Amino acid sequence: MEHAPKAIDVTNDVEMRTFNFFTMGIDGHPLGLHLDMAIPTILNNADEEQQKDWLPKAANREFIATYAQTEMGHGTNLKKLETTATYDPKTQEFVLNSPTITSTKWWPGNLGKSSNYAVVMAQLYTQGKCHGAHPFFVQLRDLNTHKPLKGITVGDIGPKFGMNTVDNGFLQFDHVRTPRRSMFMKHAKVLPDGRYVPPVHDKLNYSAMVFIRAAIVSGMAYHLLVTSTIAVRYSAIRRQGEITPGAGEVKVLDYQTQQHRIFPQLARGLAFRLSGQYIMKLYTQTMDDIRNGDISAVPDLHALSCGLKAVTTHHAALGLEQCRMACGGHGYSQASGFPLHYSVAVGACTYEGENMVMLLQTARHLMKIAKAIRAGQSPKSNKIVDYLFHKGPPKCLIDQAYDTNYRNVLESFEHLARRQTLEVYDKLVQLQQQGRNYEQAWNDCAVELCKATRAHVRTFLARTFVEEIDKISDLSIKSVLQDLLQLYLYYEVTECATGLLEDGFMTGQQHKYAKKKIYEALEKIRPNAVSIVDSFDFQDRELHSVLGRRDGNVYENLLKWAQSSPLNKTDVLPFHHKYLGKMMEEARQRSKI
Ligand SMILES: CCCCCCCCCC/C=C\C/C=C/C(=O)SCCNC(=O)CCNC(=O)[C@H](O)C(C)(C)COP(=O)(O)OP(=O)(O)OC[C@H]1O[C@@H](n2cnc3c(N)ncnc32)[C@H](O)[C@@H]1OP(=O)(O)O
Ligand SMILES: Cc1cc2nc3c(=O)[nH]c(=O)nc-3n(C[C@H](O)[C@H](O)[C@H](O)COP(=O)(O)OP(=O)(O)OC[C@H]3O[C@@H](n4cnc5c(N)ncnc54)[C@H](O)[C@@H]3O)c2cc1C
Repeated sequence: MEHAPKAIDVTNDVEMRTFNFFTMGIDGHPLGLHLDMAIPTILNNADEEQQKDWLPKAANREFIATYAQTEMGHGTNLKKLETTATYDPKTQEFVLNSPTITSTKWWPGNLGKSSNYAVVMAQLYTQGKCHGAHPFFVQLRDLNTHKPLKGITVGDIGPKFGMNTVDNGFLQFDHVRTPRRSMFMKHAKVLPDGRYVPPVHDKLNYSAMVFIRAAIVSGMAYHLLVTSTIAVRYSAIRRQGEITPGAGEVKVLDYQTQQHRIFPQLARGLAFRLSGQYIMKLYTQTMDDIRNGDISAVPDLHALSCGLKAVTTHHAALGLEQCRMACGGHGYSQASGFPLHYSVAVGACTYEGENMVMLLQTARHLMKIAKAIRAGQSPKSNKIVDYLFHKGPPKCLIDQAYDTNYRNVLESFEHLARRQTLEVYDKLVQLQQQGRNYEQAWNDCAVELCKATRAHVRTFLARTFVEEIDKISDLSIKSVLQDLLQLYLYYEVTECATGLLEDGFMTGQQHKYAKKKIYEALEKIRPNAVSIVDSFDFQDRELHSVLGRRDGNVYENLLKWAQSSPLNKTDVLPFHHKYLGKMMEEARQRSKI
């Protein structure tokens, strides 16, 4: 090819690759899973020899690989995946098989038509024993003809809620043989004679999922900032109705309700961006530690990535919908870009770990901490959870005259997370003392466990936002961002007010104070709103939106967009006379009778 693309940067510059991933093909592209699940799997799960063989080819795009884990019958419960990989010591090969219809791999992105390789998660059997789900690097299609290899049935799963430029696919194996060394062998191994060597931590095989969960946090920030940009810009040109009778129609952005709908999404987008940077640094550091034999940070990374992924995807889905609704009828048009952004972002509530399941994973971590607290143990030096061990003020102080660096607001979030965590732990213990087994007690506390995770993640997001804004030295930028921070914090206070009022920690008067601070922040943000979103410097092609155009020429371009529709290629559609025209003619004839 004349301008062959240079090899992908597969170093751990994950921050840039993540952002590229989420911006390159907003609704997905043929290399999406190759870039951000297959390559991280090779980086973190292939041994040196395998990396030498596979990584340069992957970086050079000599093949396209996807990540085939989910099956028609199982996505969440990996222990029950049915695809098998049975080791044959005679030939030193694994035999991959899909024993049931429900074992059909189902959903993997780019599997249907683009990929010729896949990371396949299969239950590993050797010497008659199952060792659980392990990843294998398997060729699916001939590199020249692109035809499926013998024993492989593969195709696209058909149209979906969105992301229909991604060929999510299905895959079945009929006793397909693959060399022993197609098993990723950095952590677990199967020796030529079939002996199984276990990994130092049995979840290291899951690192690619952890990467995407961490990346999704920035992905959600991206979606919220993009859609807030569209909504702010459109609201700044759309005039509808008067505030002062006779003074002329106002920009809808001048309505307080419009500001209350859009600006919190802007603030959350920033908060998620800052936490997204934190979690990606933690991921990179943890992967480096693992390479040096230190797995101590694995549980913290898992717990934080699960919680952040669940909370940010849920809030992004809600926030994108608010931005859409704030743009009236034109917000409902494909021309707005909202259907595209929403259908992609909301998928992240499901993929990479369904949100309820992710919240409960973080809750497992919190319950261990609650147990240590109840046992009187002292905190580990871990800023993410240390606050749970602290006492905190008995009453809310958010309306005190001076709240340096929002310490009183942060302590309110900490209070709620601490109370929720310890109360649900105590309930777990109580139910077991009443005779329920742990698993039943866990299920009977699951809703409250999820609330504990949300409160913990809210505390993390808020603290990170405060700390990062505090580091800014440019006072003019800092002042604008502090308005968004004020809005974010007091908006979150009102969002969790039930929990703060429930035990009398916060008073009704303080809740009113929080609302006052929200309205104050809305007023301060309004004059800077367009400049704030312009500063993100999104290109019009990224926004995919006539409403969000930087030049603000919405109406002319809306008409142009409509006129470009294939439906408008002719004034009278070919089928008109055959159906509607004929129907009306016959009706007129009948009415003459
Ligand atoms: C983003 C918007 C922009 C988009 C633009 C582009 C759009 C395209 C985007 C597409 C991107 C990606 C495509 C999607 C890919 C996928 O969906 S891949 C498949 C994802 N599937 C999952 O996430 C499965 C979810 N299930 C699980 O992860 C596990 O089953 C679960 C964690 C729920 C349970 O694990 P089990 O093995 O059953 O273990 P369990 O008994 O619960 O826990 C045991 C123990 O292990 C610890 N644990 C579990 N997982 C991990 C981990 N990953 N790392 C570290 N530790 C882990 C767990 O905490 C327990 O520890 P404990 O000490 O016993 O508590
Ligand atoms: C757009 C998109 C892209 C995807 N890309 C890929 C990919 O590239 N590779 C891949 O392998 N997979 C991919 N997936 C699959 C995705 O990972 C799974 O859909 C996801 O893990 C959920 O599994 P499931 O669909 O089987 O739902 P299930 O696990 O059947 O869960 C269904 C519902 O049951 C509830 N539930 C399930 N388990 C529990 C529990 N333990 N506790 C409480 N509630 C529970 C939840 O409400 C859940 O929504 C993709 C999915 C989508 C939508």
